Amino acid sequence: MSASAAQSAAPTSTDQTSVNAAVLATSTYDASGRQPAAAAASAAELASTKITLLSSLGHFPDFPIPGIHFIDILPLFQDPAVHNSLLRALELQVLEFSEKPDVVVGLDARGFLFGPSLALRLNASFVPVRKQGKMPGPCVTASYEKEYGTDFFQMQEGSVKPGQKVLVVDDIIATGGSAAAAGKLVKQLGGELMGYLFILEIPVLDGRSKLGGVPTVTLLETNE
Ligand SMILES: O=P(O)(O)OC[C@H]1O[C@H](OP(=O)(O)OP(=O)(O)O)[C@H](O)[C@@H]1O
Ligand SMILES: Nc1ncnc2[nH]cnc12
Repeated sequence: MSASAAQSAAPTSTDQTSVNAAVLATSTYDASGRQPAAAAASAAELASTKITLLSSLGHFPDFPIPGIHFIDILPLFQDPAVHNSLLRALELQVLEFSEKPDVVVGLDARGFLFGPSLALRLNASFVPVRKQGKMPGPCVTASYEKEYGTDFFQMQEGSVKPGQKVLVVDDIIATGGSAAAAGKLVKQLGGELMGYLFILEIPVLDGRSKLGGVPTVTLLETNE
């Protein structure tokens, strides 16, 4: 299934497990159309990885301001085995897009925790989007609103070349404001925004609606 198809079907975590099974098995269905054991085993491994990842997340009510239920992804990086599973699972999720990225763009700051490692696995460049005032030289700037405040993002001019296929990655899509601003900057630099990839989605906040129909894939979801 292409990422755009996956998006229009608005898959749940469980649906995405089947999507991944389908992706893994695309070229390996047998004559009767049954899924071979190896692909089924990979799908089962991915499903079990998702359970491990979900159970590793931290939950903090009323942080950073009252009324926000903050989900902490930092524990995913404390155990090397969990960290490795996360990167493997993200690499598999990239197969849902119909093309391979030339550039992985990661968002300040939590997109920097896994964006470069994922880019290396994909043999793609890594380029940061940073909060305003952190990078030298000419930059393009976009303002945005997120779940708990307003901010400004920047990218260095020339960091993405016109026509390069760009995958924007971040830890969490909540309201979608941060991701939408990053996509706007990529397009301003002439990049072809091929998709968004997130570790975690909070579907109740409907962040996808801000992403203009760009193919969007998330590994995990929670409505807490
Ligand atoms: O979908 P949204 O409502 O825009 O929220 C999601 C963004 O909020 C968090 O970043 P934050 O700005 O808190 O920065 P940090 O990574 O530096 O903590 C998170 O890492 C996403 O980038
Ligand atoms: N609820 C949340 N938890 C963690 N990071 C976030 N970024 C935006 N909303 C968030």
